[in-house]
Order: sequence, then structure tokens, then C-alpha cells
Amino acid sequence: MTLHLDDLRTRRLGACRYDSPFSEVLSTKQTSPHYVAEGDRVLLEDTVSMLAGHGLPSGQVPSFEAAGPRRRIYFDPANVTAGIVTCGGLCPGLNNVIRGLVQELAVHYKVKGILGFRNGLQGLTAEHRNDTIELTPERVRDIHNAGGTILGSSRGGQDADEMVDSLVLRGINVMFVIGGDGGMRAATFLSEAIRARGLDIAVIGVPKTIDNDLPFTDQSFGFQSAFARATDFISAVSVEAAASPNGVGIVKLMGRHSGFIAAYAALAANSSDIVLIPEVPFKLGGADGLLAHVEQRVRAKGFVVIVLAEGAGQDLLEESGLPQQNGRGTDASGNVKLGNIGELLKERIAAHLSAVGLAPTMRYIDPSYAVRSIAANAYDSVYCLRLAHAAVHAAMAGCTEAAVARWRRRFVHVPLPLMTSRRNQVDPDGDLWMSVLETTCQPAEFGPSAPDRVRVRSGFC
Ligand SMILES: Nc1ncnc2c1ncn2[C@@H]1O[C@H](COP(=O)(O)OP(=O)(O)OP(=O)(O)O)[C@@H](O)[C@H]1O
Ligand SMILES: O=P(O)(O)OC[C@H]1O[C@](O)(CO)[C@@H](O)[C@@H]1O
Ligand SMILES: [Mg+2]
Repeated sequence: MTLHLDDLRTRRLGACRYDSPFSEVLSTKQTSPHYVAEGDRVLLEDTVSMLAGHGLPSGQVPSFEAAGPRRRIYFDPANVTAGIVTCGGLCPGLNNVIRGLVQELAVHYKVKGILGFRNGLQGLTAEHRNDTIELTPERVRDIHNAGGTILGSSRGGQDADEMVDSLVLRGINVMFVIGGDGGMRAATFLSEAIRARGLDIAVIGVPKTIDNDLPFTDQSFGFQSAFARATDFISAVSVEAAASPNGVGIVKLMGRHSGFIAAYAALAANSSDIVLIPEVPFKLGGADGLLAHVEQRVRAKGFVVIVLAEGAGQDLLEESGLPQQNGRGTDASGNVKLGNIGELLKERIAAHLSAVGLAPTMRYIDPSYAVRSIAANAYDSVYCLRLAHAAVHAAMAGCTEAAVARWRRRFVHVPLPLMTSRRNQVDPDGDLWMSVLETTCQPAEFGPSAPDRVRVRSGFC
């Protein structure tokens, strides 16, 4: 998908008629390596060849609007009531974003009314629209020290017009939606319903997902905290496997369609022999299949450590026809329910090693929720706070139908529809996966190459 400059422009509710509380401090700021001045933009692409590929003058190449405070704003803060909602799966840092939004709104913009809607977007339905939490700096003072979200979250579909009715009835004119691809999709539909009714309500998305499966952001918040915690479990299972005869350590991590947590955690722990992710199919049998490689590692070093994303190998479950392990249907939001590839691998590896006289000691950990429910680490705490500041500045300036994100280290506004235009996944031909292959010494492919792929020499070791 080739993006043009106009594809990256965000909508404005109208002219900015009010001085912002930052107008004086901003009056002398210029763009620098560490600041983007108002009116300047952030390039979408960051290599000379990719920029040249557009064949356009520099002012016409695709670029994002920079996030940050504006000298003049659209809303009179005295007339603003803000709403906040968190939706989808938990992720470290949700409370940090809520806290940052409330602080920035109340302390700097002097916004008096901030409502937290409960348990995801169902909190905006007629049944729950009055069950809100009054959010103040005092109420959110320490929430960043806990995982999860004080507002609660949920899955499931809600009617956009019913949700807009709730915003109107509660007097909300600035709405922050903290969510993943589903939440961003919902924010897009909410914005479209608001626009269709000609309402003066700004909707700003704060992209969230432990899977890091959202595009147009360097990494989603909470991802670093999550893979750091996942590393602990890889280390634990490595200790267990190394201390056992023919030890087989398997850690299954979250990652429905994107294997970033598995890839980064494996690189961080640097003790894995095999990483399996949804983006790279693998075969179990055959001379160059996974089972043969597991056997080779156990024979070579006495144990093997495998890091597995939950969405890997789903095709094998179908092939195996194991009904008890095949995913069935979808969750309340329409996300596919995964089959348990971890259980299949455990069974097949144990059977294979036993059959070749290497009676295995199996050590299997699935720490998914123990990882997702933690508080944000220091890195993500800062990231969440800065995303929240950017979200408030955007909304108060009348920006709407946009998400705030960090792109190439700069905070930017991304048109909401782009946030769900594609899924961010590990590129099997990219540098991240190359690092994984270099670290694990696993072959680039397990089993016969897919017909559309050129077979590369097996691994880097
Ligand atoms: N296709 C859709 N159209 C409109 N709204 C949607 C859609 N999909 C999801 N939503 C809304 O977004 C909410 C969250 O979606 P979902 O449960 O898929 O989690 P998510 O936001 O993708 O987060 P995560 O991926 O981190 O779990 C849902 O409860 C629903 O209100
Ligand atoms: O929260 P639930 O319904 O258990 O869904 C778990 C899924 O949510 C995520 O945490 C985020 O999408 C996925 O990694 C995981 O597969
Ligand atoms: Mg999602």
C-alpha cells in the first residue's frame, strides 16, 4: 500500500481560537533532533532510497503531523468534559496512560470533568453509560504502580450510535479510546457516527496491545514490559531443562498473529534453541523438520529450549485433526480462538524423543496472563505518560479521528483508519528475525520450503 501525504493528514474540528497554556513556552521553539515545532511534520519513511522512490519534492513526501502542545487550541477548557475507556486484552501501562491523561487534562488544561467508562466499550452502552468513575489527579495518583486498568476492560461489539448517544447524554466532547486493533476500529466507527451527526466531539485513540501487532508505531506501549517479564520464564525453563536428562523446556507466550513477544523475549534471554512464531510456518516431521532438530539439539547439548508464540503452528492443529486442541470459533470481539499448539508440541516432542531412546524430561510453562497483568516497567511508564500527554494536546487542539503514536522516535498523529489498515507482524525476511536465527542457530525453515519461498541455507551456524 503506497501512502501519500494526504493519506496522513488528520481531521480538525475547526479553527483554534483559544490561547493554550503552553503558548508562551512554545513561541520560541524550533525543530531540532529532539523537538518537532508546530507546523513541521515527521517523515513516514526514513531511508534516502525510500524517500526518493516517491519522486516528489520534500514538502510532498508522505509525513505525519507531529504530536505535542499547540500555541492555540480548539476547545475552551472550561467547557470540556473528557471521557476515557480501555478495551481489549490487558497490557502493562494501561493505568499509566489513564493517569497521564487525567494529570495533563486537570493540571495543565484545568479541565474539571473527566469520566472513566467501565469495562471497555460496553461501558458506553445505554445499560452502563451512567456507571462511570469520576477521575481526578488524587484518584489516579498511585494507579500506575498496578497492572491492569482501574476502569476494567472487555471484549464484544457495541453499536456506534448507542455509544455516541452516551457521549452526548454525559456531555463528553473529548473522548480517549485506549485499545488494540479492535479498539482502534471501534474508535473509527465512533468517529464516523459523530461526524455523521455533526457533533463537536474529538476522538483520540491511544494504541494498545501486548502483541505489538499495530502498524505505524515503533512499538506499542507495554510491549517492552511484557517481553522483559516473559524473559524470566524462559530463563526459568532453561534452568530446569539444563538440569534434567534430555531436558525439553517449552515456554508458550502471547501473540495471536504476531510473534514479537516470543522473538524479543528469546533474544533477551539468549538461551533459546528454537523460536516459533505465527509468521513462520514449520513442519514437525522429516529430516529437516522440527522434531529432527529438537533431537539433534538434545543429542548435542543434552537439552533444548523452545520459545513458542501461541499463534504459531495453527495449521498443524488443523492437519492433526485434534479437536480438543483446535481453536473453535471466535471470542466476543470476533478474534479467532487459537488451538493449543503448546500441548501438541509437548506431546509430539515427547513421543519422538522417547521413540529414539532419548526419554525426555518435559518442562512446559504458559505464563501468558502472568506476563500481561504486570505493571509497566520504567521504560513503558515514561512511554505511556508521553503518549497520554500527546493525546491530550491533540484533542484540545481539535484533532480527531486520530491516534497518537511514536514513529521513528517522534510522537505523531496517525489517522485512525490507518491503525487498522494492516497488522504489524515479524517480517521473516527482516533484520529482527535474522537476529533470532543468528542467536538460536535454528534453520531458517523447518521442513520442505513453501513453494513461494526460495530455500535459504539452513541457519547461520
Ligand atoms: N470490528 C469491530 N468493529 C467495531 N468495534 C470493534 C470491532 N472489533 C472490536 N471492536 C470493539 O473494540 C473492543 C476491543 O476489541 P478487542 O476485544 O478485539 O481487543 P483489542 O482492542 O484489539 O485489544 P487487544 O488486541 O490488545 O486484545 C471490543 O470490545 C469492541 O467494542
Ligand atoms: O484476553 P483474552 O480474551 O484471554 O485473549 C487473549 C489474547 O489477547 C491478547 O493478549 C491481546 O490481543 C493476545 O495476545 C491473546 O491471544
Ligand atoms: Mg486486538
